[in-house]
Order: sequence, then C-alpha cells, then structure tokens
Amino acid sequence: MRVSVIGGGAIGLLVSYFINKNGGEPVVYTRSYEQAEELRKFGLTYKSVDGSETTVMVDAKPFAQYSGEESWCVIAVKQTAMNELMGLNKYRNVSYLFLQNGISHLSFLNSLPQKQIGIGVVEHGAIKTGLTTVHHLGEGRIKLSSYRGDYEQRWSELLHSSHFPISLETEWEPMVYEKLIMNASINPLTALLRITNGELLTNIYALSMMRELFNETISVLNMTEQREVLWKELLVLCRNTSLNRSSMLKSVESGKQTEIESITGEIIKRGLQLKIKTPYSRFAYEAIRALDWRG
Ligand SMILES: NC(=O)C1=CN([C@@H]2O[C@H](COP(=O)(O)OP(=O)(O)OC[C@H]3O[C@@H](n4cnc5c(N)ncnc54)[C@H](OP(=O)(O)O)[C@@H]3O)[C@@H](O)[C@H]2O)C=CC1
Ligand SMILES: CC(C)(CO)C(=O)C(=O)O
Repeated sequence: MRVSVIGGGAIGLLVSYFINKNGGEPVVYTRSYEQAEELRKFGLTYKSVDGSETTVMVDAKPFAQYSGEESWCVIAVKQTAMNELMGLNKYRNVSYLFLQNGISHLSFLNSLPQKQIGIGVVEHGAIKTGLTTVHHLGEGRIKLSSYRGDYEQRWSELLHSSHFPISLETEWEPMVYEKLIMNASINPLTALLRITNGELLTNIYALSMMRELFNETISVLNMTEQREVLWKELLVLCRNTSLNRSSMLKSVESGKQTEIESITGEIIKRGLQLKIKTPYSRFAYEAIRALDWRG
C-alpha cells in the first residue's frame, strides 16, 4: 500500500524506512525538488543505532505536487512549517497522522474536516545527514492515538516492527501533554547549554534548572498530583535518550527555527491565563528566541 509522508527530515525518513520494511510503499513529499529527485535516484539510506547502513528504494515528490492521492499520510514536518499545510483540508478522505512535539498544531487539527485523524508522539532520536540518509540515534517508540475516528490500530499495522514499536494509547490528551512536559523540561535547557539529554542528569546545576521548568509546566497544566510519577518518567527519558542531542539543540546548531513557541511558548501563555508565574520558562523562552533570531 502506498503511504505518503510529508516532510523528508529525520522523522519523515525514519518513518518512511520502517513503512518500507513493513511491506508498504512510502511516497516522501519533500520541500525541495532536489531532495525528491535524489531520493528517487539513490534511495533512502537508513543508518541504524549500531552504525550499519541499508538503502531502500522509495518514491518521492516535491510537496508542491501533493494532491491527496494516497489514503494514508504521515505529517512529519516541524511545528514551524505547519502553516504551509493549510491546504490539507481539501483532502477529506485521507487519514492523516501528526507526529509533532509541542501543542500548537492542535488548533489546526481541530479545524480539519477529516473524519480520521491520528496523533502520535515520537520517543526516538534521529538526525538527517545529507538529503537521503537518516541516522537512528536512539531507539524508542511512537505512542499513537486517535485524535478523531478510530484508525489507530490500522496505523499500528502500517508502522509497527520490533525496532520501531508503536504503543497504542486510548486517550490522546494525556499522551500529548505528558510529552509536552518532557519537551518543556529537556529541550530548551539542552539547546541553551549545548548538552546531551544525559548530561541533564549528571550536571547538578542543569538538573536543578530542569526541575524548576518541570515544576512550572506541571503547575500550569494542572498535573501536580502526578508530580512524582512524571518526574521519574522524565529522568528515565533522559537516561534512555542520554546520548541524544534534543531536536531543539539540533535546530539551534544547524541555524534552523526551533519549536520553542509550540512548547515553552504554550506553557507561558497558559501561565498568563491562569495567573501562574513561570519565570524559568520565560527565561528559557526568551533565550531560545534570541538564538532563533540570530539563526
Ligand atoms: N528528530 C528527532 O529526534 C525527534 C523529532 N521529533 C519531532 O518530530 C517532528 C519532525 O522533526 P524532525 O524530523 O527532526 O525535523 P526536520 O527538520 O529534520 O524535518 C522536517 C522536514 O520537514 C520539511 N518540510 C518543511 N516544510 C515542508 C513542506 N511544506 N512540505 C514538505 N516538507 C516540508 C523540511 O524540509 P527542509 O529541510 O527542506 O526545509 C524538513 O526536511 C518535530 O515536531 C520534532 O519535534 C520528536 C522527537 C524526536
Ligand atoms: C524525547 C526527546 C527529548 C528526545 O531527545 C525529544 O522529543 C526531542 O529531542 O525533541
């Protein structure tokens, strides 16, 4: 079955590789004509965590040619590119699956007319190296749920394999907000201090700042009752992805716009609405915006 993947970045290429491994036919929609041409010509190269490389042939087209042909479509662009996808509302019969960090895309999902919309959170680490290669840096899982409709099982069949597990969640909200807590605590700090996720645990000053960001985030999300459980989960995530450079750190290093607005920006907005002070989040937000502006 042909499955489209919009966005030929780290996650888009990773997902495309595993769709291919599962017997599906990914069609990667890229921003540039050049990337689509290279993918068609040379195939997609997957570098595993242990460094071994496999190349598979994939179809690829520039997003300008996207016409909703495939009934299943994974959206793997960053939050910062979401406004370029407004035209998806025309393709009413396509089942879309969104895989972004942060929560700014939720209002877009709500505005879409499709009956089947999936939402997922990615716990893998991956980086695109060159136009056609993805390096799988940390094996995790994708948690997946239905935002609307009930196609989550079908998505799992299309994507799941032993090195790419899909875990189905009955409710999307706790899944998305728990991931938001993790990203709001980890991403800005790793990007500002230029450290790996693991170093957040070994550097006592970084760990103490992460605790402050975490406390502010759970307060504005009204999740303080789960403080101990979520804090433990955060520490486990840092440990499991200890060698990862977070997606925000990678954006800062490559001079790309970060997703700070969709992560910490959303926490600050809610804090203002609820009159909860968020000084650490505000500092992290402004410092990352300063780097975004410079990039
Ligand atoms: N990488 C990781 O380890 C993790 C990523 N995530 C999340 O996954 C999401 C995707 O991240 P990631 O893959 O790392 O990001 P990347 O920047 O690597 O990939 C995004 C891709 O989308 C492409 N793109 C942007 N606009 C369009 C468009 N209009 N049409 C087609 N393609 C477009 C970009 O193209 P171009 O480069 O040419 O502009 C880029 O290749 C993010 O929300 C991120 O937070 C979550 C957990 C881990
Ligand atoms: C899970 C984590 C923190 C992995 O680095 C991530 O989501 C990211 O880098 O954006």
